[in-house]
Amino acid sequence: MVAIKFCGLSRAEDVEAAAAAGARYVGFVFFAKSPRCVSIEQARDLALEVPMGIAKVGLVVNPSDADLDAIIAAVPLDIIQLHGSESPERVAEVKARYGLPVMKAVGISSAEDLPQLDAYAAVADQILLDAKPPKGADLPGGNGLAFDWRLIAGRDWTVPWMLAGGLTPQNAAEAVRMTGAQQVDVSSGVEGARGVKDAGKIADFAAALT
Ligand SMILES: O=C(O)c1ccccc1NCC(=O)[C@H](O)[C@H](O)COP(=O)(O)O
Repeated sequence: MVAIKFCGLSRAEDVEAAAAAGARYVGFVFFAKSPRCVSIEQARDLALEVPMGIAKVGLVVNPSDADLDAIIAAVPLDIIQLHGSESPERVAEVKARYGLPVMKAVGISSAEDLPQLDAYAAVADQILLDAKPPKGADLPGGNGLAFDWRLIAGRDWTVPWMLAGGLTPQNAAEAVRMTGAQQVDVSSGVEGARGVKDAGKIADFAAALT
């Protein structure tokens, strides 16, 4: 069974839809430029709605310790997702400082992007393989773009990994078939409008993988 992370949830009904669809993870985005950005207070309220057994992931981009201190103190997170240009050293530092598992997102657009995955796998608890954002994009993730899945066909890493980028109810099964991913992450592909999740698409996405 493929584990699904629904990312960028911002309303209680999104959490409910993700849980009903069998989510293994839900993600809350703390990045001001994102249409999915939630405040610390919103995230705390949403996190309290998440049923047991679903991991609550806090997504941050090049956060300072002060940013993380404020989030971790208020929101009962299970995993920190680093989605910026954090170095492997910074990943290790965040993991040690907070004692929480860290998932490091890495942008992929060509074979040259693959070697760094090993360096991150050596320090992170999980790695997330996402499409590299186009030059000048406002967001480092959540752009609804896929990378060439053939780049990672048959590959594996020393820690659990998650496939992300441009997944939809229509292409998710094919993506899993081509890459062998056991875990997937989706945001734009289950939205009715930019930044607004659609319960029907969330259900369709999960159904496509069962
Ligand atoms: O989703 C965002 O708005 C976002 C903002 C800043 C950094 C990362 C962001 N999303 C990262 C995710 O985990 C997405 O789920 C992943 O990039 C896949 O997104 P999509 O292609 O839209 O499914």
